[in-house]
Amino acid sequence: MMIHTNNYILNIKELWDDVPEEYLSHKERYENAIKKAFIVLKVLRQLHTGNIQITDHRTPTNVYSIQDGIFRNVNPLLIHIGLFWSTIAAQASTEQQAEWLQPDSSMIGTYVQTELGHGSFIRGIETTATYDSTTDEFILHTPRLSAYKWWPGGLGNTANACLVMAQLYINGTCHGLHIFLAQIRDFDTHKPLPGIKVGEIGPKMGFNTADNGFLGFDNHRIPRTNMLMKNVQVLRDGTYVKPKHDKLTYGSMLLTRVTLISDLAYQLSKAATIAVRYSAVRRQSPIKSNEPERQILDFVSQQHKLFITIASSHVYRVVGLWMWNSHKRVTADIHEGNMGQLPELHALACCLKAISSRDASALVEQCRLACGGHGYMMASNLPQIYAYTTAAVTYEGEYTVLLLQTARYLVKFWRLAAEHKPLPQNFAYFEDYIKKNFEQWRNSPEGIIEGFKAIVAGKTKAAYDTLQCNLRNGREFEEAWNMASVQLTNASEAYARSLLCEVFWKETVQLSTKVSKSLAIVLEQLAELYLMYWALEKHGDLLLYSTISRNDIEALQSRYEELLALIRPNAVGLVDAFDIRDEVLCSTLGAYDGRVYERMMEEASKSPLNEDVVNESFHKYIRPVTMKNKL
Ligand SMILES: CC/C=C\C/C=C\C/C=C\C/C=C\C/C=C\C/C=C\CC/C=C/C(=O)SCCNC(=O)CCNC(=O)[C@H](O)C(C)(C)COP(=O)(O)OP(=O)(O)OC[C@H]1O[C@@H](n2cnc3c(N)ncnc32)[C@H](O)[C@@H]1OP(=O)(O)O
Ligand SMILES: Cc1cc2nc3c(=O)[nH]c(=O)nc-3n(C[C@H](O)[C@H](O)[C@H](O)COP(=O)(O)OP(=O)(O)OC[C@H]3O[C@@H](n4cnc5c(N)ncnc54)[C@H](O)[C@@H]3O)c2cc1C
Repeated sequence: MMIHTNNYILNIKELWDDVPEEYLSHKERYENAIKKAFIVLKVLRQLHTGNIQITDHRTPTNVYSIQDGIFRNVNPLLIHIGLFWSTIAAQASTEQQAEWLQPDSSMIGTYVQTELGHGSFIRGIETTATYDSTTDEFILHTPRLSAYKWWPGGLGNTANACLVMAQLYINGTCHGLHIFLAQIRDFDTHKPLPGIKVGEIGPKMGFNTADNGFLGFDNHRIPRTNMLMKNVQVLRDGTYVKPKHDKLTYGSMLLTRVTLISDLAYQLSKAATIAVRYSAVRRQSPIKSNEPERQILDFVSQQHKLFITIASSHVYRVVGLWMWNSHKRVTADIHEGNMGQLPELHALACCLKAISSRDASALVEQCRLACGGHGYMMASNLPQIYAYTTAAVTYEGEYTVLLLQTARYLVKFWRLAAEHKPLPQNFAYFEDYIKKNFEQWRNSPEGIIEGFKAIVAGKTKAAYDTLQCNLRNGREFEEAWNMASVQLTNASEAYARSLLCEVFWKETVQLSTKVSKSLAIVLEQLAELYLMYWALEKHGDLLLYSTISRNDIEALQSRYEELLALIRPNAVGLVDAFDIRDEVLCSTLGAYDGRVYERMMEEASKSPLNEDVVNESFHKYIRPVTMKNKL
């Protein structure tokens, strides 16, 4: 059968709710989501086996984006598809993949790493996998409460298998963290297997359809061949064959950090679409007293809140793709046994994941606030987008923890520069900074990019000097590092911003040569707006570390305001161009037809509190008090 994926899915009636899910209980929400998840999984499997074929492109990306509308929250199978499968594909041996990655497999899996006691510091993970050579098995064990796995999506009720991160012990020697496939529930009855204690962790700020769970093992045995063995092996006699790089086990985190940048671009495009369309419909107060009320999008302060969100969505789309391509390149190198580019990819992924998630959650919230009171309604969908987006600041590597990883990389290059040793080309500006080869400030995108590099150099130098000073004062390295950590994270943040500005500007200039003149103008305006916005936000840093002057800053401010005016006529067109269907956007404020007030009233009428003209609580509780002396 030939189908158009979106139309096909939109026509599956059971996927679309009559009652908005906010009115359901915690349990009902999960059950509703799981019903839909398995309808979607069936479609994906049919696509995979070729039983249905598609007439549109980019599937499963299409399915991935349309699921936002289906779930309004999170697909409980997100981790099964996004992390369980992809980790097996990346870290299991060819034989294991052939066995486990069957399209009709009974396994519904999840990725089980975090514990009650440890999330960021994964070397502290306490779950053990001890090799028993007499039976050729690993024994998975949870030694204490803090070692209980806690958080994995889909673990609470859905998964019957999981990839577990545990400390590998062979003959009393700990070989560190490794990944194991463990069945946890019976495939047929879905009852937990003996020695497994599993459940759901309860309501959260968002992700309420993801059934995040807890898991404990009581000496649970799995075959030796269930350790993921592409990069590292345990042989039958207990011989441990080391990986080529000891962080290859962390590969799934690296991949998800890279993927997330594009996902966050998509979340930003949804928030921008809602807030810009609403701002074009909403009129509130005239600008001149003798004129009619104006669209709130005409207020320059409103443009300041929203256009940066449109621009940022493009930044993260472009940079997400750039990182995806780097990841592909580095993975191919790793296959050839060359690990040389892995540290750089890790450092970039860490700071870009940290900053993209922080930007996205701040900007989604800014869009919500820009919609005034109506943005506070669940029916605007902005609260849900915020709750989803802000979680990304924490999961897959907490914000500060990741920035500190990138700081290690920056400090290494600063040390080389300080010791006048050769530097790679992309850090040549460290040497320029040390030699005080400062460029004359230019009020242009290229000038701003240079300015941001000066900030990176200046902040890395400041952090490095503090570190050295702490060391000279007799501190141990780790303690000295902790004492400098505020400055170290500042340096990483600046590094991420300079990368974002540089990659976005260069890619936009290149793209502009391939599109129509009129489109090129708008794309360059957006890119310039992004750079100007951040130059103004960071003008204090520019004053400290670059040759910018007060006059230059005033000129930047004027150009920024000019750009807002230039973008204004195209603002609605720009968000329409994100091409997000109403069924996916799920927003009374952001629908394409602009019927905001009609849709709000229609949604309000779905409230169960409007079912009865007089709610029974009036008779039970209100009337006995208010009418007490009058009856
Ligand atoms: C219907 C559906 C249809 C379709 C779906 C299709 C597609 C969907 C696909 C994808 C989905 C897209 C987006 C996802 C969207 C939403 C996600 C939803 C849910 C969220 C799921 C969340 C999951 C999780 O959170 S899993 C748990 C994550 N946990 C962490 O990230 C922990 C963070 N901590 C660490 O990573 C580490 O502890 C550490 C901080 C890195 C420190 O590690 P360690 O102590 O071991 O290291 P040291 O300090 O000793 O040494 C550091 C040393 O190692 C180098 N290093 C560290 N990590 C790496 C690495 N990964 N690679 C390379 N090198 C690494 C580091 O640079 C240091 O080197 P130097 O010593 O030289 O400095
Ligand atoms: C919605 C959601 C979904 C998730 N899904 C999964 C999943 O599917 N599978 C899974 O395994 N896990 C999952 N997680 C867990 C997630 O990966 C962790 O919560 C995350 O890695 C952060 O760890 P933590 O909670 O231990 O925070 P902590 O590390 O305890 O952080 C608390 C604070 O301490 C600070 N801090 C910690 N260490 C340092 C340090 N070295 N230096 C400076 N500051 C530090 C942090 O900056 C932060 O401010 C999920 C989490 C969420 C919220």
